[in-house]
Amino acid sequence: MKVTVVGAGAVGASCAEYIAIKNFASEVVLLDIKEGFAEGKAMDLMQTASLNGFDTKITGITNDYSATAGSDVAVITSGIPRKPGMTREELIGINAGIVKTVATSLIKHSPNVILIVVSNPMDTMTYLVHKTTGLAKNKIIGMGGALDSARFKYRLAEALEAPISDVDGMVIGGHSDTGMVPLTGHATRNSIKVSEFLSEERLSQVAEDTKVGGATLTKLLGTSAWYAPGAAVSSMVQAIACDQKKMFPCSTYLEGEYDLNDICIGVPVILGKDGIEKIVNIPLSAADKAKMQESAEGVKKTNNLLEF
Ligand SMILES: NC(=O)C1=CN([C@@H]2O[C@H](COP(=O)(O)OP(=O)(O)OC[C@H]3O[C@@H](n4cnc5c(N)ncnc54)[C@H](O)[C@@H]3O)[C@@H](O)[C@H]2O)C=CC1
Ligand SMILES: O=C([O-])CC(=O)C(=O)O
Repeated sequence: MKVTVVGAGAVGASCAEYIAIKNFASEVVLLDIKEGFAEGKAMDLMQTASLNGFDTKITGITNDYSATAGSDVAVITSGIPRKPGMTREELIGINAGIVKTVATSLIKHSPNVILIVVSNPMDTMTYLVHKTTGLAKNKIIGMGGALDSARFKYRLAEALEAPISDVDGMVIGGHSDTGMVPLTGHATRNSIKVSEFLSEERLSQVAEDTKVGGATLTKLLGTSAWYAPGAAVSSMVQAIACDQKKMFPCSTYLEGEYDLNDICIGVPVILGKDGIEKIVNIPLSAADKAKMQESAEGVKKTNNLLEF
């Protein structure tokens, strides 16, 4: 299994590190446009191999896509992150051009690649890749929901004063400060609905904290987060590499599912060797359905800013 990660910055390097530590890929190629940067990150990471006990070979390359040829999976993290006070949507002007060029170059050298889009605004960048590359829709996957769900579980565990391993929950919808739909009505502690333990008010606080998870970290860090994003991507790559048939909420192109059309937005999917192997339809409450429609309107507004 050969994996390419484009963008050797905070998220790209974290993603490469987690993939290596999980030890399921033979090769990870890190590519960046900044001269020598990916080579440096790759060398530094390789010098952790004997300490962290992995055999994955990590190489770095400056903007030469021939080194990525034959990749099974490629992750796009290239582009700029937001600064405190910004929305993800404000990144579209710079990131759209970068994502389009990077996706085209990756596919040219790896026509069978499965692409995972991370750069923000992620749902719109995933849609851009769908509209401009001709790659099959099961091979274009946006990462947002896996991260947002991990943050939801963190907030649920905090509210429940429970270990995170006791908690399950999922976030669907757009990967934005206002568009996420944490499924509080489905969340459980050891298969018991969390609403048995938490008041409605506490539960809606958990949902609000989850939605602004990225903004909260951006304010604290001065740039956006990387550990949990890198871990989320690595879990998705592993599900594909190991054909795990694992369920993650991912941004995918919808054609009628969830009553939505011509949009990439987060819904539960099954990830396996073919990428998105199935879109899972789950029953939503009327309130969650309405939130999903509103979230989709927000994503479409950003999509309308794209110039193809
Ligand atoms: N979908 C999600 O859940 C998340 C998305 N993000 C997004 O991921 C992106 C990356 O974030 P960070 O890693 O923190 O930023 P960063 O600035 O640390 O790294 C970005 C890297 O991309 C490189 N780059 C820029 N243009 C390039 C090009 N044309 N080809 C190759 N490399 C290029 C830069 O040189 C830089 O090293 C941002 O857009 C951020 O908003 C970040 C966290 C979570
Ligand atoms: O908040 C950001 O801009 C980066 C991101 O998407 C996240 O961490 O969820």
